[in-house]
Amino acid sequence: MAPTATSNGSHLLSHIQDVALAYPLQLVAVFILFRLLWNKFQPQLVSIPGPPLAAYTKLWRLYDVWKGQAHLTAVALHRKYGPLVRIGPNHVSVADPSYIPVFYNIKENYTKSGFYPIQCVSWKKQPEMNLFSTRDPNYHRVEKRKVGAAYSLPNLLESEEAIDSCIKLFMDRLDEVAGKGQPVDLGAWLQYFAFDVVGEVTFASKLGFLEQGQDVDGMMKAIEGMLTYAALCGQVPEWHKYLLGNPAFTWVMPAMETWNQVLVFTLKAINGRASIKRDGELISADTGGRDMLSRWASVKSSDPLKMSTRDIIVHLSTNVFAGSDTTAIALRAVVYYLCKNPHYMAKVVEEIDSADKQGQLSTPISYKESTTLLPYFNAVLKEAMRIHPSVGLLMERHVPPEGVEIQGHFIPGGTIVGINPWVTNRDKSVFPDPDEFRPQRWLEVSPDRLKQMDNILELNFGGGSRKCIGRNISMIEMQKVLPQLFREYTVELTHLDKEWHIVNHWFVQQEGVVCNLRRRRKN
Ligand code: HEM
Repeated sequence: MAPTATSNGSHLLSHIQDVALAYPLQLVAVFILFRLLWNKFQPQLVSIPGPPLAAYTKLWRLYDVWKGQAHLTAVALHRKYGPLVRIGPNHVSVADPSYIPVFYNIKENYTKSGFYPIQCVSWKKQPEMNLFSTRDPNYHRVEKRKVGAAYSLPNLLESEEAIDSCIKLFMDRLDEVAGKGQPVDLGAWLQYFAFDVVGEVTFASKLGFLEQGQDVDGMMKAIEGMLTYAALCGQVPEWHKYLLGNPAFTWVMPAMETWNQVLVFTLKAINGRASIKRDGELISADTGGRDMLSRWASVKSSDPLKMSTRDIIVHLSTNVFAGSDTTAIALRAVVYYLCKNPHYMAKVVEEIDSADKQGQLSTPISYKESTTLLPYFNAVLKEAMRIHPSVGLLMERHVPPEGVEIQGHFIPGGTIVGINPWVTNRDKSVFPDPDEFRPQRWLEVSPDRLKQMDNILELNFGGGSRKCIGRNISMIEMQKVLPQLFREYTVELTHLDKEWHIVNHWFVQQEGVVCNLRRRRKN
């Protein structure tokens, strides 16, 4: 009798089982090999150039990020391979700035990748997405509508006096430490300043960084740990559920629950101004101030459906996480590049002194004075942010289902694409001699070219509807504190010949901005 299809099938199955039992390791090896080849030879991505290993496995990127210099790798790869580089089985890095408004648009059809949601806090044992971490465009729209107004320039300028109080304290503290005649870790002090400014605009209180002259409650260290985790696990986000995303992991190693250190710190700052009941409900808060806690508590008390306690806590904690490192990086870049180029420092000081002599500057310098009277300083600020953007990895987005044509290549829906500002800010066709720090490039171009340069530089803050909501906070504080610093102090690197140390774990942190400070004028 001829064998039936069913008996053939069961024979084959039992044969495979036999082989699997006899050669388990070989079978796994075949499976891995098949997977690697499948990754590499995806028909629509195979023709995109890139480092040979990267197309086979995500581990290439994980290793690159782990080394902490992925921003330099990205620049080098695009110089070698051109505007499109395949940096992972499903990842394409794009250098062409004309795709900035395509990927980062206001429709949000290029949604954020799995890199982002692993960067959220948990509240009442639930992961809670904030504006930065959510991938859901609808949730993002709803949440942004609740809080967006508090970050507008006019509303923030109502807190200018609060920022002035931070500048005053910053200068007083520098007087104390510089008065000892010792070198000052100005890089650290700039971060203390940035933290206290976030405290003022968020909670109407300084967070104690300048006062104590140190990392309060280990917050800077905790954020550094979070960023390192995000940078590494973000390359393989599917591992998150086995790592910090797994509740069992943080029971075994509570010290690893770093995300929640930010939440605890936020609750402490809120409790200085408001009361939170045992069940976590915000019951009373001073609602008269211009800071975000007051503004949002006031909305909540008039209409609890518009703003919940959860909303307030989640959005306030995002400020603590996202607001200080990013700004401190830009502040350090200005100080470092000016110290390394004393002739540019002299021009900045000359501009400030000349405005000062004409009685045009308040103490501290106001935002309006800085933005209208100090064009050379503003060119320096832009140039420092161009040459050293605060974020240094790809800002990843999923291509929508219909796919996209880039530089003659069709990239299918679902592929992860993105642009790294380190790459576009060094585009030779827009910024000649891109590796050189040359502030005057912002002053000697036509209005059209300047607009193009400004648009590219803005990618430092992301783009479209997911653009940095805290941009204005940073710009106000940077435009005020830096000219005030150079007005009051002669700033020089203690070791002029030494390079700073840079590590890119999502944010491109620097160490080694240690300076000698000499007072130029009395307080
Ligand atoms: C120089 C300073 C800063 C830089 C360079 C910077 C950079 C960025 C970038 C690049 C993004 C978009 C990330 C992406 O799409 O992948 C972003 C988003 C964000 N930033 Fe900033 N940031 C800065 C300061 C701040 C400050 C001071 C705050 C708050 C106090 C803040 C809060 C946020 C939030 C909440 C988002 C998410 C916005 C959304 O998706 O709607 N940032 N930032």
